[in-house]
Amino acid sequence: MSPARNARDRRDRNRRPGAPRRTGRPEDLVRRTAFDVIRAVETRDAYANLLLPARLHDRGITGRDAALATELTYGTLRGQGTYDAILALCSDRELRRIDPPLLDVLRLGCHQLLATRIPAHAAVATTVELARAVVGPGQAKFANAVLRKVATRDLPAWLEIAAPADELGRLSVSYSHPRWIVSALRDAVGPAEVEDLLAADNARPRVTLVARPGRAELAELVAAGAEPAPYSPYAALLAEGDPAAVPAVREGRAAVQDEASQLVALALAGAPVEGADTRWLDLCAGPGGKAGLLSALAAGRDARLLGCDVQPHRAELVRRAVDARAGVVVADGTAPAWRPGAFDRVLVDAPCTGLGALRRRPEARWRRGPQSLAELGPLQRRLLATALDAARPGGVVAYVTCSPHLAETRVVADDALRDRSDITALDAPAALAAVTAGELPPVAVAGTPYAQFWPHRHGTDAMFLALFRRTP
Ligand SMILES: C[S@@+](CC[C@H](N)C(=O)[O-])C[C@H]1O[C@@H](n2cnc3c(N)ncnc32)[C@H](O)[C@@H]1O
Repeated sequence: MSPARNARDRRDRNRRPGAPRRTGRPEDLVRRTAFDVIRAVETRDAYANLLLPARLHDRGITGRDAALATELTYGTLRGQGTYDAILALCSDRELRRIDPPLLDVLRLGCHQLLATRIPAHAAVATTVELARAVVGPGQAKFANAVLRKVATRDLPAWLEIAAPADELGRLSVSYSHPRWIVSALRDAVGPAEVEDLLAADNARPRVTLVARPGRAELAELVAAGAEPAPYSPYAALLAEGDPAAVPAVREGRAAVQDEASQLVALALAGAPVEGADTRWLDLCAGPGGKAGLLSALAAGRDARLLGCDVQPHRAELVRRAVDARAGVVVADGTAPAWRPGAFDRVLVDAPCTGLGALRRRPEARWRRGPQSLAELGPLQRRLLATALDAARPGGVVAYVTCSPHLAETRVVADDALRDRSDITALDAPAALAAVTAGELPPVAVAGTPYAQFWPHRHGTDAMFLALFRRTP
């Protein structure tokens, strides 16, 4: 054994387990940072999109190194299902018998080998080094053996071997989505488009900004390097860079907000109501994306938005997002303090599985199982019922989810229509067309009055919208 290796192994033995190795090579810190975030996502239920920027900042990682850390973190989390199927073929140990931190290191190695331009020898060497640092020299040998096998084929060749023959299994492994999600998405979008949808879920979305009306101009965002987005008159797309570098975003006059999220709020605000139109409610407002837009629109029309959220810290985020005239309360939306019929427009953006935002939250697909639908269903129905009660006769209610799953979209809306005689459904695609700047690709849910956005069709999150009017 070389003296250098001897000395390194001695250091390894003396080092506190888990402490970052300080080799002085920036790429080691980049990989270590990606690994730390991936571990935190798994062990602490952390959100990668919140934790990663904080770690990059703390560790002084910027520029190309920050871009690499982001690619490695998001790519590994996103590709986990594919990489596990490949690792299972390359390891003589069952995956469930591999130390979880080591398994994360191997996934990170797989991503570098199969989905980046990092040369194979560098990907293996740096990943083995990472394994040595986080799980010790013994395990590093195992990592080396596994990754050398992974390096013998490229991704398409591995998929030929690793993907099961049945269609659901093939899609699940090839596009790294759990089977139950593939099945649900296929039910919602149909077999002809499901593969495009799964591919779109794996593409990194551009950052979409909203210029809050009356507080910022679209032109300001364009001047800061964004380009106008195709559908929402208030949206601009940022090619790259930190949104916080845009002055209007820093000042809270603009914000990051998906375009479909903007459009469903605009459709609610644009639906015609007769008579008074001054009291608006956002029943599930945190963290305040739609409330920020609605309150700005309300202020321009002499109306006032009340934002409500059951979680105090999320209500606080709403407070920071809304116009000064808006009110914010911490309250359980299923047991409201306001009198029935108190509002002219009501939004219920219900808690849901979030299957419509897999592009932005790569880890979300591994976090929930199909049982979460059973937990969320009753809450979604109660919140929609409160929202409908809160609207006055003639008032409008939008039921929105960031999910296309039929059980939390169409079925919830259909149940409300079946159970109540005091509501009618409005034509949601027509309401969207009325507030859209450009030509919107089809959003209609066949045979229903509802609308569904899709990442592969619209380049947005998969947001669902049902619009109702209270009848006397
Ligand atoms: C999908 S998020 C809303 C997103 C928000 N409309 C936006 O655009 O930023 C759902 C929100 O509902 C809140 N929530 C969950 N149960 C609730 C309840 N019983 N009453 C009120 N809010 C609730 C959650 O805390 C969460 O902030």
